[in-house]
Amino acid sequence: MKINGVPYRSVWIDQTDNRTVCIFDQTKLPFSLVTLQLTTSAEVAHAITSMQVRGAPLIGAVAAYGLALALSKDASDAAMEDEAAMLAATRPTAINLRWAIERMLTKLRAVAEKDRVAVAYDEAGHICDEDAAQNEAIGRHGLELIREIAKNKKSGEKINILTHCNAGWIATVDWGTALAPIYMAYDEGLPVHVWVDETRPRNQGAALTAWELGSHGVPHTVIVDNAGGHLMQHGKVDLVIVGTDRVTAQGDVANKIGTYLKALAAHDNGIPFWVALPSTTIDWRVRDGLREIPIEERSPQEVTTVTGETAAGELQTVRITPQGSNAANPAFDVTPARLVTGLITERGRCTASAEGLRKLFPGSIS
Ligand SMILES: CSC[C@@H](O)[C@@H](O)C(=O)COP(=O)(O)O
Repeated sequence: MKINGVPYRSVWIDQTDNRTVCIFDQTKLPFSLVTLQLTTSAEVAHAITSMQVRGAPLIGAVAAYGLALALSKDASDAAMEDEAAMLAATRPTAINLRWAIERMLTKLRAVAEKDRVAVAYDEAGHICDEDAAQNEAIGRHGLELIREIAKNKKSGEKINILTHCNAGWIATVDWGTALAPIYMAYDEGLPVHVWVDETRPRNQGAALTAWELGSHGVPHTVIVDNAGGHLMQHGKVDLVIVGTDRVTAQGDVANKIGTYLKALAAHDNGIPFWVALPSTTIDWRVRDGLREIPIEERSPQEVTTVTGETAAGELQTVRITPQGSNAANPAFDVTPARLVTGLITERGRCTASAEGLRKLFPGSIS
């Protein structure tokens, strides 16, 4: 996608040394666009845990490059396995992370030590290219859905889409998942308007989705997380599209905390609730999302504080709760398949069910 007319991806390799991994520091957005240069696997791990990079597909891609950086220091079998395990453990819920590391290891275990660095950069590059292509395809399939909704509207009438968290291009290598169809709809002149859930505690909606949509010119309105149900009751939402960190083989969906409540409200109001994902987000090994998907618990400090920019342009974190109050911070929840209207994948749309997934990805369910 473009920033001020210049095309960017969310991760790239520095052309001057063909080694350094470059990312945008997402903890600084929307206030400033800062590029970080990562030169060690420890820096990559820190970038993932501190959420300088985030979003399931992107952390997988960046971790893959992290392994390449690790191998450029020590390409032995033992170091490779240790570093891979270290990177895979940085965040527990997004399956793309484990998927990317396993794919790298499968490739690299078959390669002589001396060739590993080159092969690792190459494979990580393929992971990035494939992610960008898959998300573009998701965009095309999701666009059809938005066109169908547009057909039932009067000419020029707004199509109101609600989204939660950030599943845009900076959560992936390019395009995004939930936002890809919205970008394409906007680009072809459909009158889309996006309700952006702020997504406490880290405000990925208010900070990142709003920044992305605004940079592209897509009309949007930031709302507090609790407003969605009210808007749905009053006919102000036509469609919900969210991303996901892990979809089970029977179609349960783990996504940013609060997604489940939006799905319940959408269900109660008869509003379509779609989940956009590349197939790398499907965990074919698990079926029951509630019992089998590990939910990341993050620091209570993310709940007891908020961070924003002062009038002087400095980032400031302030406390918003009494000193003695406890806080809990589960970062994801699971929406059962029965509340999901359908899945938008790179191969097309399907129901959120083992049957639906099997039709699109024959042979994948064990
Ligand atoms: C295409 S990104 C899909 C998901 O990773 C996204 O919806 C999400 O929940 C991101 O959570 P985050 O904690 O910001 O990494």
